[in-house]
Amino acid sequence: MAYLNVTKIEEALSQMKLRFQRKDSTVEMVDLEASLGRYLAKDLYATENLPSFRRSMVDGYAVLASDTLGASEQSPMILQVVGIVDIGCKSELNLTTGYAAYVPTGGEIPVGAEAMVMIEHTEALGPDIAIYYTATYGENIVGIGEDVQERTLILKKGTRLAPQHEAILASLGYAEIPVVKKPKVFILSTGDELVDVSSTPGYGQVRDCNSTIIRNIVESCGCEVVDSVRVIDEIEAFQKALRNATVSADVVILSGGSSAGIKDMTQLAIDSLAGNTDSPNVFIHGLAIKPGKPTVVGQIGEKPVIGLPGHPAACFITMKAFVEPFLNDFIGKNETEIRRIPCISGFQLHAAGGRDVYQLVEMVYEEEKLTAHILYGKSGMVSALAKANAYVVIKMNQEGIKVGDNLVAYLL
Ligand SMILES: Nc1nc2c(c(=O)[nH]1)N[C@H]1C(S)=C(S)[C@@H](COP(=O)(O)OP(=O)(O)OC[C@H]3O[C@@H](n4cnc5c(N)ncnc54)[C@H](O)[C@@H]3O)O[C@H]1N2
Ligand code: MOO
Repeated sequence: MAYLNVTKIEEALSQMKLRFQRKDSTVEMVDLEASLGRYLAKDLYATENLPSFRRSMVDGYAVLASDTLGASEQSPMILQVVGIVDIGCKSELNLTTGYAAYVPTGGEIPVGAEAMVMIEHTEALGPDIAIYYTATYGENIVGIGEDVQERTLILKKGTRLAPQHEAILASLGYAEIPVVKKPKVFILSTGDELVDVSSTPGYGQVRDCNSTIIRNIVESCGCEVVDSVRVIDEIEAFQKALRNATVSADVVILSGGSSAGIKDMTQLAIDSLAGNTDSPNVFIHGLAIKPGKPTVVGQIGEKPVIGLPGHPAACFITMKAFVEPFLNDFIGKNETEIRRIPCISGFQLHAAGGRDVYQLVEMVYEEEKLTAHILYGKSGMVSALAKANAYVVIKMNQEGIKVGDNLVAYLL
């Protein structure tokens, strides 16, 4: 059988990267409010200094630092108040030795002032102010461009915009953001036995749960599901659905029919459609991962078509191990997210000859360390998935893992 000739996951991903590259036309402008979760299509630079004026961090008095030298609770310095700075207005004051000016938090520091003394370290004495604190040069003042310097890089292309990124964009006036257009994904679930989630299955039938798995992971990668359709195991229906999917989407993801059974026709259907070259559309049938071995990978026209195994846990793992990294590359993700964390093995497991094992685990914080507990379950079962919060990988060239080994867990 062709698919016994398995391809390593790293090799499969690099083949995908070479074949499927998105073009620059995949950029669109969206309002700042709509940009959360989207990927930046360009490096963004500061168009101005932040702050644009010398700004006070506290409510208090602007002073010359040298005028407060030696001031304390026991021995205040007396300065004359020359005026008040209004928030949101330019300060017209010019501070010289012996004088202080009231400045609210966020107000402009008068020319000549060197530090801000908080109001609770002062006492009003008619036109004067008693200062009970020795201030240092620059204390409680943010200088021009001290936060963000004009023309510096603020966010890199490929950053997935999260709440913590949006403040700098808003502060710099980025009301519209150039983001990568969401790749369109078409989901095709194959199998005569599949029924809708809302249906009661007849004898031998099962509810289609893979479409839900695929949709959720696709959307969590910042892509858009354009349609999700179920197809019966019949070649004409399969071809028609596949043709339609490749017209309306950038990426097609199928589940089921990847293996070698009489009705497993994913490879046949993909290869039967007109391709770009004389070589078959399917360029990989079989990934060196467990579960997920029967995975089919092909190209119809310019479009990637990925056929995942029907067993739900295998479908899930293949989405995480193969499709998610592919979609991240396809969208141009700049990897900064920390999804890997060290943990201790709470189980023993042998490696699988010639395949990397992707093992679902439940990580628990025990005795001040994270321990990964194995979740047993055959790949057609969904119960292990429901308990899992991570997976670990046992590479094919490893011997296996023992209780107490240091592992790296990939968070789900
Ligand atoms: N002779 C062999 N048989 C199988 C092999 C093999 O190497 N030789 N590999 C096994 C492995 S491993 C897997 S994984 C499956 C892959 O099967 P297919 O991709 O061909 O999928 P189906 O046969 O269509 O379905 C398998 C199983 O999964 C259920 N299923 C399918 N789609 C869904 C869905 N959308 N939601 C829920 N459940 C689904 C289906 O009812 C079957 O029970 O092949 C093994 N066989
Ligand atoms: O590889 Mo199957 O994908 O083990 O369940």
